[in-house]
Amino acid sequence: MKERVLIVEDDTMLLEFLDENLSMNGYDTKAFESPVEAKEYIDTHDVDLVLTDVKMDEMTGDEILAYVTETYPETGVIMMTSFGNITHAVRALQKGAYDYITKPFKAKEILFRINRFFEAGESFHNRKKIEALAGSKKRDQQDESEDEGEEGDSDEALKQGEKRFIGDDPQIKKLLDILPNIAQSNAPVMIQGESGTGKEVFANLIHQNSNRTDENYVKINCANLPKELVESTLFGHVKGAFTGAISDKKGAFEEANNGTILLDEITEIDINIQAKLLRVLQENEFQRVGGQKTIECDVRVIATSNRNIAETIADGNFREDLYYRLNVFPISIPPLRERREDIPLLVSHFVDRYTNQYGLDNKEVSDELMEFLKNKKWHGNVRELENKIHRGVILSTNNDVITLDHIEKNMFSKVDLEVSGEVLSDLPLMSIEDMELQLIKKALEHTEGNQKEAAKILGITDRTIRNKLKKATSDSEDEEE
Ligand SMILES: Nc1ncnc2c1ncn2[C@@H]1O[C@H](COP(=O)(O)OP(=O)(O)OP(=O)(O)O)[C@@H](O)[C@H]1O
Repeated sequence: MKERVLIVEDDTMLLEFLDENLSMNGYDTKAFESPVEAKEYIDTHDVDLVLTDVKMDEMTGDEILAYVTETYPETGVIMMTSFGNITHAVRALQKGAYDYITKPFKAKEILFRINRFFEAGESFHNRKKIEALAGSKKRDQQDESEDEGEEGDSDEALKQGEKRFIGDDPQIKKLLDILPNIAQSNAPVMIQGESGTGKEVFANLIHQNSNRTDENYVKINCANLPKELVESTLFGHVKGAFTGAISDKKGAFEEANNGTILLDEITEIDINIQAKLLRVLQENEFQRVGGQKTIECDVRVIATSNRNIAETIADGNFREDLYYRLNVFPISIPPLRERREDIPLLVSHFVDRYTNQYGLDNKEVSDELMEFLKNKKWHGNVRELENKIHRGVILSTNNDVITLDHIEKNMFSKVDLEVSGEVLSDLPLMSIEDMELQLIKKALEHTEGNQKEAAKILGITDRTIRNKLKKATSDSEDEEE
């Protein structure tokens, strides 16, 4: 029987995209624009997994999550959150969501999460059981701490994570030594390092240790922003500046006034907008999109990048003058494979964090697993290590020791593919050619067989369509022989 996935999303385009993609990948899907109708459907049909948007008018994704986890604990929930709302996403996990994904996302990313849910199968239900048990323990602890006027332990754990930068490596120690000086200055900071090395954690520490800590801290992920929205997101707009600008709106720089702004993946900002950014850094002023008035601001800028900046400048995609302006405190965070001696420290930190989060007794890591972790390539850096330990804690349900088996059985059931440094785990077993063919067929269905129209939709030539169809037919004939 096919696995049943219900999708709730009020953006019709995204809803259709998910519906088609998931059914193409073998899931039995049901798609709803209206969360209320989705809820009615859940009450009358069996559903294995709910994929829900967070922000909807009739009912929020959080309400759906609460309803499903209460009423149908066997059903999993994956939340689709908007960018920059990581705290909300973590809360959703604590409230029983199986996973979350940040928009915008690629088909392979959502498929990876859905496949992982179904592969985890029993482990997910075990985790639910742990959480039910932990819930009472946690509530007891929370009651105690509330009596003492403290915050609940899950919030505390969250903050702890953000307040510490684990590492004993000489390069990390050096960074931590200069952190107070950097934090106390008002100068811009540029943090470089591969994805998952902890750039955002370090940026958070700078803000938290600065004298702006009680002011706003606005985080913008420049890579996730649609190109046409970058300028107005950063600088705001006036009513009528463009279609959809129905009222005046403040941008991130105004929101962050007197505080700090984090520009994650700064090299992704369009070169034309970089000039405006340079002006803010030099003169502390800017204009809203479509506006005449000059607005003054006092904002500390922290930027991050996981690209090779010299190459980006040489390619003409990043302004050299902006780079020098930002690079007052150049910080470079080493990849995990260059500081392997920190792995045991990080492992123990994450085991503590997640056993605490689920209210479990502490666990150890087997020697074999530790050896494996110490020798892995870690293209995903600390983030990848953290995810593996998080899963290990959950999947070693009744054990005091997390073993390689706990992690391997559930995490590496299919091969990890390493493509130009990126690890693509558990991809659906479909080749790119098959994927293309499915898309072509879909487009042809849509255009009732008109190849020219289908080619237009796909942005390829009709000749390419014909070639691909011809190749597919001859391949399948070869197979039959
Ligand atoms: N030194 C560290 N100590 C504790 N946790 C860390 C450390 N470095 C990274 N992490 C954890 O690893 C994860 C990834 O870190 P972070 O988001 O800061 O990486 P990043 O370099 O900003 O990644 P990206 O470039 O993909 O945005 C987070 O969950 C963070 O808590």
